[in-house]
Amino acid sequence: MSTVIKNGTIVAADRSYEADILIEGETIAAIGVDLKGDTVVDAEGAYVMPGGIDPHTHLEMPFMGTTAAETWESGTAAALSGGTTLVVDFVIPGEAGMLAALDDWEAKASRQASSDYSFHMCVTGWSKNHFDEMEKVVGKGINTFKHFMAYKGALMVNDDEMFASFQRCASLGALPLVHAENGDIVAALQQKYLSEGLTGPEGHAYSRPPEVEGEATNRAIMIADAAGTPVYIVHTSTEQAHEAIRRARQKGMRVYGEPLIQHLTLDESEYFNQDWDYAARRVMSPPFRNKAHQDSLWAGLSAGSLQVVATDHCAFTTDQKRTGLNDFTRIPNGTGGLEDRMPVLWTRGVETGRLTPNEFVAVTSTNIAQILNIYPQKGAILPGSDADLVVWDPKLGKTIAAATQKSIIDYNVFEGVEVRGLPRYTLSRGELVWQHGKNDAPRPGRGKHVARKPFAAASKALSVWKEITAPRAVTRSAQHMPIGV
Ligand SMILES: NC(=O)NCCC(=O)O
Ligand SMILES: [Zn+2]
Ligand SMILES: [Zn+2]
Repeated sequence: MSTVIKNGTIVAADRSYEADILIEGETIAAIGVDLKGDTVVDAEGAYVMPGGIDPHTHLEMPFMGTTAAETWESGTAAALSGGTTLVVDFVIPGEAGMLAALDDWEAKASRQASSDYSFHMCVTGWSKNHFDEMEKVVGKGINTFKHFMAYKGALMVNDDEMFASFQRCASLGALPLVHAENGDIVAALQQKYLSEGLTGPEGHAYSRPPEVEGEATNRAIMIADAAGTPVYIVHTSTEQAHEAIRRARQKGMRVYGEPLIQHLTLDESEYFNQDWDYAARRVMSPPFRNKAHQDSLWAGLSAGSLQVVATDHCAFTTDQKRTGLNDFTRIPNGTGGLEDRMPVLWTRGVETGRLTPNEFVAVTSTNIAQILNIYPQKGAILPGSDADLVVWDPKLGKTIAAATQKSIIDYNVFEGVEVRGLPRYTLSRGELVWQHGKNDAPRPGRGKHVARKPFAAASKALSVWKEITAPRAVTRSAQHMPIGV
């Protein structure tokens, strides 16, 4: 059974060109002119792009005394409807450790996912068991480990733990990821504002000023450098954090930065809304920032100092948010965006000229696949690549509304935003899984786990360089030593 996508313009990260795409089974068989297949997908007037990859989601994540309400079933269906064909979700180990948690995540995902999925593992403490388990986790196809510098008393790790874990990552060919906020300062500021009677959602933003993110980002980068590993900073939201990343990259360090679609387009004024529910629904860490920070993030994407746009989709219902009615520190942290990342980025990025269509593909798919070591299986339109493709129609539009979304959450932080540019069709491993106007049902159980091999090149390059430049004892002959001391 073959499919041919005809009459479209292929938009890859490096170029745009007109050609047909022939799909046989789950992969791309050929790219060329006048290709024939059993089924024809019409891409007239549309762009054909690699399916989006969201490198940062938390589906059904147990967090802050509750569980994120977006399920694997609803979340991955929402992703496909917005052109995202692969989600990479964070496994949070409990008492039973990393491998047991991975089994839990795999069970939930394999039963429910309509799209493909992959995992990052979180390191939330440090012991011989962590050290040992990390190798087994890498053996199961996970090459990224996330560290939280915030959430004191819960997920947070200290510098010594992070340094040990980063060294372990380096020796395993894995990439450390970091949630970079100074957790000690956040905890102190939270107590200060609460004690002053400032209990509303705006307190969340006040207790996480840009400097706490800038400081932690810089510290994480320095620790990574000392450990001899590249590092990936998740949800980069400020100029201070971006500056630290830029500076490090200029020095030759392999540091990656990931802005979220929320931080690029929504600002801190949301927390000052009169309606408590409205403001609380937007509580996430880091919080939304001002326009100057947004400009910095957009500039980073076009200049290449920031590489990736994600969502950090961690969606709680309004009822769940109300846990923090009298105490903003108890509002579950997280917002949604899986369904809207690509259309909002296209509208606010490409339609405004901030990004080219090729840059759009780079930051939503190709760069992510390269950084996560799954290129060109994912993130590419090449013979042999998985046929994860989006036929993107720049003329289709809609107004984002919770009432019509695929997500099961009772609100949408992008409510009322008018987008132009939507998937006409989404294909996942050759299968047509979304057609505009048809409201395709989820297909739980069709999504497959995407295993990711350890990194060879960057780790080897860094370890060779570290060895060449390692501190060495100076060998001194007797005649250069003090006598009689
Ligand atoms: N970002 C957020 O507020 N919630 C999800 C957990 C995290 O990534 O920090
Ligand atoms: Zn985080
Ligand atoms: Zn997150």
